[in-house]
Amino acid sequence: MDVMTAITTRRSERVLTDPAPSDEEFHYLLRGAATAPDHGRLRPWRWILVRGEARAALARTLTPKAPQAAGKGVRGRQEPPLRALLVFAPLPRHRIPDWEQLAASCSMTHALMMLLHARGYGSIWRTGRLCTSPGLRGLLHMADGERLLGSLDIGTSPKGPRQRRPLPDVSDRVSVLETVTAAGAARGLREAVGAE
Ligand SMILES: Cc1cc2nc3c(=O)[nH]c(=O)nc-3n(C[C@H](O)[C@H](O)[C@H](O)COP(=O)(O)O)c2cc1C
Repeated sequence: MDVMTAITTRRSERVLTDPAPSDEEFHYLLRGAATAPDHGRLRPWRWILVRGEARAALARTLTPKAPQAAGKGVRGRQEPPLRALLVFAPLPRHRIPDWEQLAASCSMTHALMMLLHARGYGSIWRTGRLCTSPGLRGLLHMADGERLLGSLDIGTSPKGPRQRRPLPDVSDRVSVLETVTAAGAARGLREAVGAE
């Protein structure tokens, strides 16, 4: 599969069943994903893998009052076999600003989704209440300064990958800087310094 095909056939899969990658396979794929652009090679993130019964503990923490059916999570949804929780752990007061560390973490996550897709697994990045629940911070023993960016839910789409609609035209999101003449550049400089 060429890279364009791989990228354009990946979908966020909302129904996920077994199989999901084993811990070993997840580690293997993460080694690949960790090669995503990362200014300073800081790897300011960590993953917490949640499977089996531990998924119920997660769901209970998120919705303590809701009755929980076996294998069901929030709003009675079927739990995916693997929930990989993404913890952003930026290095504080580092020369690489926080936003660049966040950008590196998101790049790594997209690379991981692509690698999962290439192996036939489906995934979806879920956020919402996961990211704001104080109870979950406690359950996961998150340190001050760490931030939960959500869950990458992983498994297999029972009907295969969902079809993608034709790709929208995004050319209006691109502009070209016109050639700057020497006179124009000088005028811009005068305006920038407030000269007459
Ligand atoms: C940071 C982030 C958070 C997301 N959170 C959710 C979510 O909470 N619930 C959800 O259904 N989808 C979530 N998604 C998935 C998007 O809804 C999905 O990528 C979008 O609808 C495009 O669909 P596609 O990935 O199949 O192209 C999230 C995606 C990203 C990047």
